[in-house]
Formats: sequence, C-alpha cells, structure tokens
Amino acid sequence: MTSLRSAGPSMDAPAATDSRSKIILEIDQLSVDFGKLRAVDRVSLTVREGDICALAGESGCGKSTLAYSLLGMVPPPGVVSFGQVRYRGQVLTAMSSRELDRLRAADISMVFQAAMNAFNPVITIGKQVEHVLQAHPDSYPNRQEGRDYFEYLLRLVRLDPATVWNGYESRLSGGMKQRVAIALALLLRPSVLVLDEPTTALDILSQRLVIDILNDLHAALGVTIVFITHDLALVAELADRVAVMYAGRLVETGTIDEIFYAERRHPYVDALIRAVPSVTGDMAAIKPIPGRVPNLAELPVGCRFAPRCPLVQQQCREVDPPLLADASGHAIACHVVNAELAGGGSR
Ligand SMILES: Nc1ncnc2c1ncn2[C@@H]1O[C@H](COP(=O)(O)OP(=O)(O)OP(=O)(O)O)[C@@H](O)[C@H]1O
Repeated sequence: MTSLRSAGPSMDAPAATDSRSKIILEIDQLSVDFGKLRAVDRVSLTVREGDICALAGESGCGKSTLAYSLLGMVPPPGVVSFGQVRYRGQVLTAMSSRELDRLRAADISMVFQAAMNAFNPVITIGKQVEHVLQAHPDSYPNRQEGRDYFEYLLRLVRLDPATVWNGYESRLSGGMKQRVAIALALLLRPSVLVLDEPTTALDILSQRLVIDILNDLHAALGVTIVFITHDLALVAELADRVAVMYAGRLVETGTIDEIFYAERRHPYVDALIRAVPSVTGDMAAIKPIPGRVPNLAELPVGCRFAPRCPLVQQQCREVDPPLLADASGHAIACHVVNAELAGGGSR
C-alpha cells in the first residue's frame, strides 16, 4: 500500500530527509488566462539546482505558456490570474519590468522555438554578441572576457569560433543556428536555461547533436535546464525529471525512472509512451492516442482526459482528480490509478 498526499509546490521528499540540491524555481498553484481560456490551471512544480527538467505533453496543453511564465513573459493578452512563480525564493510574478529585465539577463535565459530565425541577417554573429555585451556592461569586468566566454561556449556547442564570429546567419545551417542561439542564451551565465522544443525543427542527426550538446553544457556549466517538448523519446534521453501536462493541468510528475519504468502511471502518460516509436522500439506496438485534446474553452466536467481514457469510471466524469504524491514525490492525478496505489497497488 502506498501512502499518498496532496501534491503542493514542494512535491519532492521532505526537506529534513532531502540531500538533493536547493530549489531554484517554484511554481505554486499557477494559473494563466487568455480571456476566458485558462491555458495553465493551478500548476505546482519545483525545479532544483542542476536538474534537467522536461515539460511534456501534446500541442496546446499549456507547456509554452508555463515556460514563458518562468521568465515573467506571458504574452498579452495572457495574465497570471492565480498563484506565483518564485526564483530562489523571490516572487517573480510580482517583479517590476526592470527587475524582470535584470532576471532575464543574468539568471533565467530562454531559447525560443523559432530561435534559428531570431538573428539579424545583416550583421555578423560577432557584432550581435557585442551588442549583448554592450547592453549588459556589468556582466563581465571587461568586454574581452565576455568575448572569450562566448568563444568557450561555441567550442562547447561544437562550432568553430572564428567561422561563427565573423559569419552571418545565412551561412549557418538550421542546426548550427540553433547551437549559436544556445551559446548566445548562455552568454551572461544564467543559472537556468529554458528551451522551447529544442530539437523540433531539426533533422535527425542535428537532433542527436543537440541532445549531446545539452548534456555536455549541463556537465560543464552545471546550468539548470527546463525544456518543453511533445517528444517523449527526447524526455527519456535528456531529462532527469519530467512534468506531463494535459489540457492546462499537470497530470503526472516524477523522475524518468518513476515515469518510464513504473508499474502504474497516469493513463495519458501511458498512452503518450505507447505512441512514441523510439521509446517502445517496436513499430507494430505504436498506438496513437484516440480522440483529441479538449478545447480549453469547453472543458469536460471531471477529469479532462476522461473522454479519451481507457480506464474511465463514472467518478472520472464527475470529479476532477487531485494530484497526489507518494513519499518520493512521484505525483499522479488519476482517480483510478491513485485508488489502486492507495489500496495496495505497487509503484
Ligand atoms: N497569445 C495567445 N493568445 C491567445 N491564446 C493563447 C496565446 N498563447 C497561447 N494561447 C492558448 O493557450 C493554450 C495553451 O497554449 P500553449 O502554446 O501554451 O500550449 P503548448 O502545449 O505549448 O502547445 P504548442 O506545443 O503547440 O506550442 C492554447 O489553447 C492556446 O491557444
């Protein structure tokens, strides 16, 4: 029998018994609304220093909106309607735009989904780096140290510094631009790097390279990485923790082992894993998830996954399931799975 408790912002093991690193980001009951549409609904999640954390789920489930809120950058007309995001204990959702600018320069940096289109085509990459250094004169004792650090980053992302520095973005392939964008995002030595779909627009070889590079950067710099993806194969390769979202809600969170190798998991997560060829390894075993993600403006009563769920029971169509965590912090929002676990099922 597994003892389950309500999963609050600190879903990890209690601090007194916890030898893991400090919490760096804390998302506490966060809701983000676009008019009447709630894109993120009371999501709580913690990220610890040095973690590689994946935010996973199908398109439209709220991953990007959640990631933007980590930088205080929810796009208008979106508003944080409830809850907080804290960075090292400071309430980021209450910061002024000046404080947020400072935070985004020095602490939390983001590589956007279309990062490879974000360069200015008429000036060299080196000039663009100079502009960043000029805009943040306090980041390095002198400009040369900033240039040297960028050169070091380019080597880490396996690019030739001289070619990149003097080149224009039109001379770089999509994969190279993505790697330059990652190096640029790390230029001011942030503690947290957020990446939106870091491999989506790339061919398979460039995807492999980006995964290896992110692992290298994590090892060399100790940077905390949060990345968004719909690709569970990428989650398995890169992350050590994962939070799976469905229709604006967090449905399961835990370590890779807890989610990929547990006997019981959320039926949506189970379906996502079965839908990915490189995770199952067997093309014949791939099962697309029937049905569609609900329209966030017309959500079903009860569990949002109920209309697509193979385990659905009457209770699921009436009551929204709470996210319940076991002692290690592995949390699931499913009436059926949690009743089994609480009643003696194993995890
Ligand atoms: N600027 C916006 N204005 C209005 N609605 C928005 C805006 N941005 C996002 N939304 C809505 O919020 C919901 C969540 O979108 P979001 O982009 O966060 O999901 P996602 O999981 O990241 O999807 P994708 O992988 O397709 O980007 C969607 O219903 C979307 O239509």
